[in-house]
Amino acid sequence: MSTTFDDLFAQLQAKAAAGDPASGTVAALAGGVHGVGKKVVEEAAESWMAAEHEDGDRAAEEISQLLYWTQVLMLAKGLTLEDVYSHL
Ligand SMILES: N=c1c2ncn([C@@H]3O[C@H](COP(=O)(O)OP(=O)(O)OP(=O)(O)O)[C@@H](O)[C@H]3O)c2ncn1[C@@H]1O[C@H](COP(=O)(O)O)[C@@H](O)[C@H]1O
Repeated sequence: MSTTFDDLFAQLQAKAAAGDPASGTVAALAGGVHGVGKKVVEEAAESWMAAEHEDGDRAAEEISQLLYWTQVLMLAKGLTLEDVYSHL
């Protein structure tokens, strides 16, 4: 079964709270908003390029990474899903 946006955010929140040393998310958060923000921009560009020049599956893969890094940025900034959803 696929992971949903909300499921992934709950998983990342738990890893951050536990400080799991094996977690790439925890390591990324230690770098702060600046480094995480750069990954968001990188994945946004890769998503755009995949959508322009590659097939749907490749575009979906890049977009999944953009969603992941967007969630990491939310955690780095101390935001919850509700903080963001309230603007939708
Ligand atoms: N969904 C993701 C996910 N998507 C993207 N990424 C990260 O984003 C990177 C993608 O960057 P690139 O496209 O540049 O690929 P790369 O060249 O391999 O990576 P870099 O050399 O640039 O770091 C991946 O290497 C991962 O580090 C993710 N890392 C983790 N998850 C999920 O998040 C959850 C927690 O993971 P951990 O915190 O690692 O336990 C798990 O369910 C994971 O499946």
